[in-house]
Amino acid sequence: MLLADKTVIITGASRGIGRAAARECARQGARVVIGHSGSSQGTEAAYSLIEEIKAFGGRAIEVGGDAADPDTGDKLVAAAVQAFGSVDVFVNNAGICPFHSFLDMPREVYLKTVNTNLNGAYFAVQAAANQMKNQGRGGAIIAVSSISALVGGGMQTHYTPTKAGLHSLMQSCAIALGPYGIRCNSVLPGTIATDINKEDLADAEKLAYMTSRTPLGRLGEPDDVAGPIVFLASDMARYVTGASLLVDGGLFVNLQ
Ligand SMILES: NC(=O)C1=CN([C@@H]2O[C@H](COP(=O)(O)OP(=O)(O)OC[C@H]3O[C@@H](n4cnc5c(N)ncnc54)[C@H](O)[C@@H]3O)[C@@H](O)[C@H]2O)C=CC1
Ligand SMILES: C[C@H](O)[C@@H]1OC(=O)[C@H](O)[C@@H]1O
Repeated sequence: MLLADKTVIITGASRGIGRAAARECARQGARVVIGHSGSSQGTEAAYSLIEEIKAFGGRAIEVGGDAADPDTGDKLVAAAVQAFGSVDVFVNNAGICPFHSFLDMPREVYLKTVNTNLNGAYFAVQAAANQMKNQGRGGAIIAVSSISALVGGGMQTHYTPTKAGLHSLMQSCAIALGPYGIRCNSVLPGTIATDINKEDLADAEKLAYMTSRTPLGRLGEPDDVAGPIVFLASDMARYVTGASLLVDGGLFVNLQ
């Protein structure tokens, strides 16, 4: 098992990519902290994931908290230490993408997106890194960034900068935290069918277009991203830091 004896915190783990990653980390032997929004839906989904994980002999707890709140990272770390005694891996995954045009972008939509995807993440990464530093045995931090860190989206002018920001945060943290043996990397998913894009991809033409642009011939599924996250979390990636891994079925390189 790739993550035996490691404690992994994953934000936004009640559904989608975070849920798949949490399940796979537990399958690989990790004790998992399921971060979720704290809504009744999120709490219910987190408990159902705990049951799934328990069913195959894994261990998990849930912690509710708004990813935009700078205190949520501290809360997640404290819960992990109380339940499992350590934090070895932190996966920053929670995010939103309310598609909207640029010229009339409401300030509150812009600010909510940046606070949820990037500002809260900064402080959560800081909280996890301080715990790992104090433990004195290194660790791994992974940001779920996006192919959108590298390319734009006309309806995502508030979103793509947050994903570029996370990508850049991992690069800078790789330098800041390397001396403590803490590795920092990002995964850059392409188009993965989840709730975040359900409405957008309900447009049959858009769905067909995105699928046709993907060399592997299909959109991604949350489980497609879980493996790369586990790899970067594991000691198999012990000399990998400051890196980013596209998980996009070839979408990015498909110019023509
Ligand atoms: N689905 C896709 O095509 C891609 C997704 N991503 C990123 O992957 C991450 C996960 O998204 P998906 O699984 O696709 O979507 P999703 O909508 O299924 O999952 C998002 C998760 O974030 C949580 N979340 C949202 N706002 C929150 C808040 N304020 N506080 C706490 N939790 C909050 C949700 O509860 C949910 O668990 C996001 O950061 C997204 O930007 C990146 C590239 C592509
Ligand atoms: C939500 C979008 O479908 C998705 O999010 C990303 O980060 C990808 O670039 C896609 O645009």
